[in-house]
Amino acid sequence: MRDAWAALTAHHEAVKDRRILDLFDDPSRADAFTAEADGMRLDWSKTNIDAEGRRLLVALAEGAGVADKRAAMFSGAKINETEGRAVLHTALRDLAGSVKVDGKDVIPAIVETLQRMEGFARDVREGRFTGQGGRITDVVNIGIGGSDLGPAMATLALAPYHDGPRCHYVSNVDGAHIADTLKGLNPETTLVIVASKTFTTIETMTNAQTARDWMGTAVANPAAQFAAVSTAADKTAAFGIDPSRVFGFEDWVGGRYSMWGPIGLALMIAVGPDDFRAFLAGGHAMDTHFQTAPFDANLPVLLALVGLWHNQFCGHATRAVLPYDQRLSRLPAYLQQLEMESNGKRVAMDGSDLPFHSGPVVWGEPGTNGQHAFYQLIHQGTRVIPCEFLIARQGHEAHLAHQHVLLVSNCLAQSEALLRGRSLDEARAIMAKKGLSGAELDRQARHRVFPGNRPSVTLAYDKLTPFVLGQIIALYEHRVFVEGVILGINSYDQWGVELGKELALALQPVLEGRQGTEGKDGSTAALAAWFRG
Ligand SMILES: O=P(O)(O)OC[C@H]1O[C@H](O)[C@H](O)[C@@H](O)[C@@H]1O
Repeated sequence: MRDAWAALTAHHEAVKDRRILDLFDDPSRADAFTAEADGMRLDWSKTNIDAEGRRLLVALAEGAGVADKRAAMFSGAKINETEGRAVLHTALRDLAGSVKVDGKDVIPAIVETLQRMEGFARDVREGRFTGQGGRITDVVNIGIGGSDLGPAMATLALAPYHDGPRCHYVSNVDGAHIADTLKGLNPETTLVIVASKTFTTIETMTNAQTARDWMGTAVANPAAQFAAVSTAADKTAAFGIDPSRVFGFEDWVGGRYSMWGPIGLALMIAVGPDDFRAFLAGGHAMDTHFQTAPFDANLPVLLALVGLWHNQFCGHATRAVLPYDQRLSRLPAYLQQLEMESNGKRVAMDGSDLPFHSGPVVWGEPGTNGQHAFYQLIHQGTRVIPCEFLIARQGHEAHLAHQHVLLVSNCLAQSEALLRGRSLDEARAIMAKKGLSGAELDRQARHRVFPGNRPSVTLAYDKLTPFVLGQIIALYEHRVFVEGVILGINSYDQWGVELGKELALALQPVLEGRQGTEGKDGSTAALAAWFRG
């Protein structure tokens, strides 16, 4: 592993000044650096990775034991060592499989819960489960982090399949979020789902209480219009939610990996059980590909290796996720949790300091919107930002096919522009045509130079169906896994979120004036005093 790392560092040093465009002198470049899995295509040819780089990166993955760790994860071994837990979100979509944790096959319980969810979702969608004022018109999912971002992102992504009641997602403890959401809803026909793995998260429990109070002003039995999704059955009972509307899961499903199970209930009610199963099938297809394809044709492995190449070897600290798919507008936010909470660590699994940087900053917005906002910096700023484009061959709006052509041409044009750039000579020729000359021509031309040679990958698929969405999400999950294994970190804990939570709890009595600011730093004390007025 150390040898592979050193070899890659040397290789990067040797090729770093080369133009990526020159690699296309080889006419087989695009084919050789495109991989495919069940109709999903990953073009990673617009990177500065050549055949030797690919060989070394694959050797890095092999040396890091990715294959063994992958087998361990899928088999139910407790690879989340700091929490002593298995990592088995893949079991949620392996409905015909068999996976044991502590000697017990977990699949039968997964299938049973899925069927209960389906029964409930059908009852809501078909009007057998009603509110106290009639058929359910609106579902409000209260959850945060992994109990919000996945289903919220997917509900938007699958809008063309949404034929159930309206779905709303409330996450922020800022009262504005729940107030704005509930405004205009009828409590008599609203179902509230409290989604929390732990059922202790302060934002979720506070919003759940607010929703119950709101409902209590209009209906005799507010708890009857609540459902819960959690690993903590005792706490859902204490909140007063009938066990028939509680859908449980196990601690081996991490919050940010949980949308495939009960946390996906609101999504299932929105699109229906059949489309939810198609989503699971897409995820499972990617699992099978990940487990069986050779590393140099394995989408999650390749995406991870490209990520490591850019972050750890080229030193690019961020990566932009740019879906040319308006319905994936929440994908970057979803991936921020998936990737940054998983791989934003500073110590290795054994507690030693990491000798290199961990995961990159992930950010992005859908195209073409981003083009009119931050692409300026991507094209001409001084930092290089590797870009990840996502594009469907087909939209759902057949009557707007001409708009889809525009969308695709913009997506392809951006990666082309990043690759190719525009030289000073080309810029000078443009300025000369406009009639400029001398020093003014030079000055104006320099502003119009694009350095190019900026790397990107393109993930291309036929159409954003439930199956394809499942493939995309599972692809990114496994990418995180592979990067984490190679970095030697635990991708499945999140201790970094704890300190802020503890300090917020301690500050509450200070802000309420029940406690003084002793022991606080000067800035925090002054801000607390400002708040108290
Ligand atoms: O589902 P919950 O237990 O309410 O947790 C919600 C979220 O909060 C935590 O702080 C974690 O950082 C997230 O990983 C988690 O998804």
